[in-house]
This record gives sequence, C-alpha cells and structure tokens, in this order.
Amino acid sequence: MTSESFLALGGLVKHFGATKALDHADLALRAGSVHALVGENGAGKSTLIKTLSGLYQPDAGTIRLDGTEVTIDGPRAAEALGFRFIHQELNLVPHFDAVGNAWIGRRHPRRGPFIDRRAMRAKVADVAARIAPDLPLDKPAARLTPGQRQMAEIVRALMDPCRLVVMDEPTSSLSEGEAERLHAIVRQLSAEGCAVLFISHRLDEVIDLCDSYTVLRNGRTVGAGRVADTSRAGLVAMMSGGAGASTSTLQDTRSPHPEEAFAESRLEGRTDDVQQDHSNATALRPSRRPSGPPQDVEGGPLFGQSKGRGDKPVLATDIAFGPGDSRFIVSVRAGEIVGLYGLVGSGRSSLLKTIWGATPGRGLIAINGQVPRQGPAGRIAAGVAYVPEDRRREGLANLLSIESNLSLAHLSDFRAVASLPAPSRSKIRNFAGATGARLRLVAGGLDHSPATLSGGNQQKLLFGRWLGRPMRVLLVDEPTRGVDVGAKAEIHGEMRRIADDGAAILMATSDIEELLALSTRVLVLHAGRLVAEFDGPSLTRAAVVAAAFGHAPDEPMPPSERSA
Ligand SMILES: Nc1ncnc2c1ncn2[C@@H]1O[C@H](COP(=O)(O)OP(=O)(O)OP(=O)(O)O)[C@@H](O)[C@H]1O
Repeated sequence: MTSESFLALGGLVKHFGATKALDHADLALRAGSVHALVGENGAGKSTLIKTLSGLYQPDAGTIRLDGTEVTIDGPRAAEALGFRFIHQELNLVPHFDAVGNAWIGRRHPRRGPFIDRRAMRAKVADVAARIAPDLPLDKPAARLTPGQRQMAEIVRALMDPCRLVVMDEPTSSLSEGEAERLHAIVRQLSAEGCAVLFISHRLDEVIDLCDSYTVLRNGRTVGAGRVADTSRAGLVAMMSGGAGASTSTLQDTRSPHPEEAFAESRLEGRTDDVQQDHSNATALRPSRRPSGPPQDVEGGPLFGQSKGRGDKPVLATDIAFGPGDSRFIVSVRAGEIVGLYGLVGSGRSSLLKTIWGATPGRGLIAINGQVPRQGPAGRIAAGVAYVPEDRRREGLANLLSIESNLSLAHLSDFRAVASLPAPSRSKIRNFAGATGARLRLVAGGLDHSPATLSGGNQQKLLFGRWLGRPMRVLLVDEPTRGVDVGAKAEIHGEMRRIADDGAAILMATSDIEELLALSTRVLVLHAGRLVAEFDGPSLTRAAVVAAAFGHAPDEPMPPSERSA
C-alpha cells in the first residue's frame, strides 16, 4: 500500500477447480481517484471485484482498508465498508421496478404501519434525476432494456454515500450520450471523494476518464501506474504480454472457412412478391402494400440505394411491432453491414428480435424474396443467425457444455450417421476446439458449463456458435459487448468475412467507433421509429448522434448533448 492509497489488495489468489483466476494479484487505490482495471477476457477482473464485494473468499492474500486488514465475508460486510458494486451481469429482481430494487436491503420509509411508497419513489427519483432522468421508475426490471437495467443498478448503488464504487463494464450497453452522462457521474463521485474502480475494454474511455490503472493478465498484476504516463498501445501491450501474445488456453486447430456457398436466390427479392404467413400477424392490405422498393407510410421513398452487391435485398422487412404502428422498412443487400443506432430503449433490439421471430410483429419479412417460417427455427432454416444482446437470459444454455453450446446451430451437420439425429462427439469437439482457438476463448475446459466463462468469453461463445455455417442474414445485437480488444478485432474481421461471403448483416451497437468502422449504412432509431439513414459522406459521428437524440441533421443540438 502506498502512502496515499486507502485500499490495498495484496497477493490475492483464487482458484476455481484447476483454474487459477487470481494468481497473486495486487491493486492499490487512492481516495477519490478513478482507477481503471483492465485485462483481456478471462484475466481475472470480475473475480477480483467479486472478492472485494464479499461474493468470493480469496484462497490467499490480504485486503487492507486505511492500513488495517479487513475480512469481507459477504456483500453486507462490503456495503458496511462503503463499497458499492455494479456487476457486469446485472442483479435486479425482475418483477420489482427500479424503486423496489433500489430499496432492497434498506429500511423502508413508513407512514404509520404502512410502507411509504411515495417517499421511496421520491428518493429514487432524486438519485435517478442525476444520472438517468429518462429511466422508467415504475416498470418491472424484466421489462427494462439491458441499458435501463444498468442505470437502475447504478441508481441503487448511489442511494447512500459511499467510499468506493466499482463499475464492471458500465458503458458497454450505453449509447454515446448515455456513456458521457455516466462519465460525468464518475467525475462527480470522484470530486466528492468517492473512489471509482472502473473496468472497461474501451481503452479510449480509460485514457479519457481514469487517473490510474492496474493491468491483470492470467490473474496477475502485470502493470500499474498513472494513466498520464501510459498510452492505449502501452495498455494493450501489457494486457496481451507483448505483440502477438495470446492467452488462449485452447489449441489452435483452425479449420478452413465455410465449405459451401449459398445457392442462387430462389425468388426475386421484393417484399411485395411474398405473402405473409404469420398466423398471429396482420398482413398489410395489398392495396397499401407498396410496389417497387419499400416506401414509407406517407408513400415517399424512405431509404436510399444500398451499397451492397446486387440490387435485390437479401433481407427485406416492412414490419410494425409493439403498441405503436410505426413501420420498419429495412432492406439489406448481400455484402452489406447495416448499423442500427439509437439511445437505450429506442427499439433497436426489439427490431432485431422481431426479425428473428422471437417476438411477434405485423407485416412482411422476406429472406431472398421468400417468407421464412415462423419463429427462430423457421429463421434458422432460412439461413438467419442471431446474436442477442442479453447473453445470460437469451443466449446460453448453462446446463449444456461450452462445446455443445458452440455446436447448437450445427447439430444437423454433425451427425455421426446421416440417417440418425445423434451428433458425432468428435465433430462437436473439433468444431468447438477450432472456433474457440479462432476467437481466443479462455475456458477451464470445453466440457465445462458456459456459466464458468468470463463475461467476454460468453459473448465470444455466442458469436462463435454461428461461425463456419453458411449464413444469408446475420442479426447481431452488440457484437463485442464486454469483449477484449484482440477478440474484438477478430469478431470484426469475421463479420467482414461473413458479409464478403454474401450475407446481409444488420447490427445494433452502442459503440459508435464500431458502428462507424463496420457499417456500410447506418439507420438511426429514435423513440421507436426509424428517423434517419446515413451512408457515404453523410455518415458522420455528429450526424448519427444528433439523429439518435431526435435532432434533424441541421438543427443545432443543445450544449449538454454537443460533446457526444
Ligand atoms: N464461477 C466460476 N467457475 C469456474 N471458473 C470461473 C468462474 N468464474 C470465473 N472463472 C474463470 O476464471 C477466469 C477469470 O475470469 P473472470 O470472470 O474473473 O475474468 P474477467 O477478466 O472478468 O473477464 P471478462 O473481461 O471476460 O469479463 C476465467 O478463466 C474464468 O473462466
């Protein structure tokens, strides 16, 4: 512990079976500092903060607060020390709203014998007004978007004064403007004397926001110091152990790229050529159905020419969902990566889920001019792949092994005997080994549950599941959320290869760098509507962010939003 630090972790060790998640890790924090904790996926960051929060007991090592060794034997002990945590996988009670969740474990205000809901709400509204004025306080957490759930967690953490707030990837599902707002809160907390331990894979954010850093690699502290004395490249070198180093625990048995290309499209690709077959959906009446390219509700063309290969869309939609009747007219051509951008709650995830068939919608969807069968199984049969945003609830089957999870979309190709449904173990193992190596998956073993993977490695698993499989359409929601810089480049490379192989990609992301780096075109959603489209020279950061906030391109933005 340096003379200035109020909290010092020394020589922390934590095993999970044969996996050494922490291997003599050290960390020292100054009061009121914003301290970055960085490292590749699986480096031990979450394990370290779970040890600090009392969720895990270290096998060895010490935690000193103000020079005195403390034992943190549970979350209450951590809370009593003034530590607050916002974990990567959020922990709200799903059927409680933000108010109910914020008051969990606290003495509720009372009016006589009754709980004073009005006072509870007023207190939460007060805290929310500082960070998330738009957060719906009365909606059950289960119905909030992941970004809103994160805000609800932050509100809960800030209900009382604190000495330390630990944030594990807090901005990974936030849009640019929301992340800026969060950064302002972090600076405010720091100015008030509360230290912030900030975990992020967004190194630009680390450089901009943090005063000091600790780098973990394979559970060990391999670097620490002042951010002003290092650089993005310096951090990457420490994280990866130098150029070209990889911490993958899996053998690289890289397999060649997908065997077969897609057959020619079987129908002309126009939405108006197809019939709606969703029994639960109201088809648009033929007289209203636009001819030629999809038209907007007023009848004028809403979206310009795509920049993909060919002029027929691989994916074409003219759909509406939810209570509003806003139509989502989207077409994506072979080779295109179309980005969807919007604030949390703007409807981007709902749009992807409706196209994927997991939530009901009205209208038309065509894949290469054919209406896919209902539900995700019908979409998979039509060559659609989907990587969801919320991996824990929608993506992973924790009762199956990592290798089975990776192989789920391939089982019919992996049969031991063509006439029997049972898959071949060795084919599953080979595919999982090759895909894991390709994405630098860090796992104790491929036969373990995905629940034992770090957050970023779970994301790699969800993406890897679809690799090596011919795809017509890839729907992807936050493709690299929580993924480290090395694997992020790998996933971006895979997405470009998938598009080059002729697939149409529709990608929602809150990471504006990712949006601008990958997208051929960007569609912006605001309050449940498609409000703008940008491509070529019109595709700029400022234009996209302004549209996401509901501003017309030449309308000036208010000063509070200009920094985004
Ligand atoms: N409950 C668990 N059971 C078994 N292994 C675990 C468990 N939790 C973590 N691990 C393993 O410990 C190692 C460190 O994981 P941890 O979640 O701390 O990494 P991380 O640095 O937070 O990664 P990420 O950036 O992906 O979130 C990984 O190899 C992970 O698979």
